[in-house]
Amino acid sequence: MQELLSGQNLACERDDRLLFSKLDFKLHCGEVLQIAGPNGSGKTSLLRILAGLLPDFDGTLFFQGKPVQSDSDHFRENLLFIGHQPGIKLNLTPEENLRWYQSLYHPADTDQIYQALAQVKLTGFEDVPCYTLSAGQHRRVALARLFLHAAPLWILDEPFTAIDQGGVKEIEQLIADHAQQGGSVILTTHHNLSLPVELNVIQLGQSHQSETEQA
Ligand SMILES: Nc1ncnc2c1ncn2[C@@H]1O[C@H](COP(=O)(O)OP(=O)(O)OP(=O)(O)O)[C@@H](O)[C@H]1O
Repeated sequence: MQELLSGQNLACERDDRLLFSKLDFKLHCGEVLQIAGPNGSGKTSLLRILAGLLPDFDGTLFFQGKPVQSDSDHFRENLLFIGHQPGIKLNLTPEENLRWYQSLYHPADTDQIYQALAQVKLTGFEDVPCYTLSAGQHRRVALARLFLHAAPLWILDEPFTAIDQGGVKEIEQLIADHAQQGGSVILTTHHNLSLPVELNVIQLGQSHQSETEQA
């Protein structure tokens, strides 16, 4: 399988504390990679580095074999990042939030947005302000982006936060489907993943060194 994203000799220090160092990994098309570790071990920091959102690190990232900086626009177009916070505007409706998001990549399409909201079980909530929705529904609005931008690389920080059991199973299936169709997923979660595809793990928080292993 083709290599999608890799990191060489990655290291990150925050507040004079070394979170990880000498971190090497390779992510191929069709693979799922979990960043695991206790609270404060650097999972979100690493995800933000991988998504190009945290520039303060050492080491090199490669996308499709080329340094990410050599074509950062191409990298961003091929990436879908959903952060720890849902990243939605509470004064806007789910439809308006997704219309703004979709128009970053191509003209917004109301039918597609309604279908995406139906996929995350938000039919009937399309046009109410997001401040009237629950925490789990906020997360679902964020996750609806997965249906609106066909990026091969998904980077998801705690995608199951506030999601009910049925929703967790559906998101796991979505992740597995994406991998089986040749996409790749990097995620953090404190939830025990149950995926019908191979899961690789980077374990952080072990004497400042990190390793990739197979779950
Ligand atoms: N914006 C920031 N500025 C300075 N230090 C930060 C910032 N965000 C996080 N840190 C520090 O970096 C360390 C790692 O934080 P990070 O959020 O990456 O951990 P995590 O493994 O994702 O934790 P959790 O499981 O609690 O979400 C923490 O000690 C934290 O204090």
